Amino acid sequence: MALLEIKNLSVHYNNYLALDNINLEVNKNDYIGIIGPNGSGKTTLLKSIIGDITPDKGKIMIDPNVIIGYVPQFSTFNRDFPITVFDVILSGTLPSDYKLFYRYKQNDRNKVIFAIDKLKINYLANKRINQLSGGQLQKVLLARALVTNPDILLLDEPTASLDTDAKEEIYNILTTLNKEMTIIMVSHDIGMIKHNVKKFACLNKTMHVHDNDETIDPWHFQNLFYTKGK
Ligand SMILES: Nc1ncnc2c1ncn2[C@@H]1O[C@H](COP(=O)(O)OP(=O)(O)OP(=O)(O)O)[C@@H](O)[C@H]1O
Repeated sequence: MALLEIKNLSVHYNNYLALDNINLEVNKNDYIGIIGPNGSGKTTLLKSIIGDITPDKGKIMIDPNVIIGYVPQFSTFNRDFPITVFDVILSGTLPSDYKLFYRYKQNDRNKVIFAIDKLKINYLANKRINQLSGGQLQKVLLARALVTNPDILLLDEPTASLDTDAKEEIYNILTTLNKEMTIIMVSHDIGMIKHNVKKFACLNKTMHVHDNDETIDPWHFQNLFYTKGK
C-alpha cells in the first residue's frame, strides 16, 4: 500500500481555484520534487497533506502508521523571537492537542539531542535564532521536523535565498535522510531538483508527475506544461 495517496484533490480559496484535480501516489523512499511558479499551489498542496486545509473535492489517504514531518518556508518564521535553537527544536515535540503550560519530558529533550546530533549542529544548540545564517536556520527547522521521527518529510522551499554552498549542504543532508525516509519537496530551483530527486512533478493548479531519468529535462516539461495549462 502507498504511504500517501492523493485522489482528485481540488482546493478553492473562496471562488479562486488553487488546486485542480491533483493525483499523486507516494511510496516508501520516494524523493519527489514539486516545481511550479509563484502562486501555482505548491504550499496549498503541502498544507492540504498536513491537514491545515480541507479540500473541497477529492481525498488524501495517509497510511495510519505514517508520521509526517513538515518544514515550513523559513521566510514565514519570526527570527526576532527571543528563543534558542534548542527550544525551537524542542517545540517540534509538542503534541497537536497540547495545553497551555505544557511541561516537556526528558524523553522530548532526548529527541532534540538525537536530531541535533544527526544534523551535526551541536555547536548551534545554545544560540538564539537571530544569530543564525539562513543555512543554519534551515538546518534547525529540519531538525525540528525530525524530532517526531517522520516517515515522510515535507519541505517548503528549503533552499530559498541560500547561497550555492548552503544549498548543496541541505541537498546532501536530504539525500542521506532519503535512505530512511520519504521526501516531498517544493522548490523553484529546477536545476537542483533535477540533480537530486527521484521524481519530479510540475504544478500549476493541475499536476503532472515524471520519473527523473537522465533523458528527461524538467525545464522542457515545465515549459510544455505551463504553455498547455494556460
Ligand atoms: N489563504 C488564502 N486565501 C486566498 N487565496 C490564497 C490563500 N493562500 C493562497 N492563496 C492563493 O492561492 C494560490 C496558490 O497559493 P500557494 O501559496 O499555494 O502558491 P505557491 O505555489 O506556494 O506560491 P509561492 O511559490 O509564491 O510560495 C495563489 O494565487 C495565492 O494567492
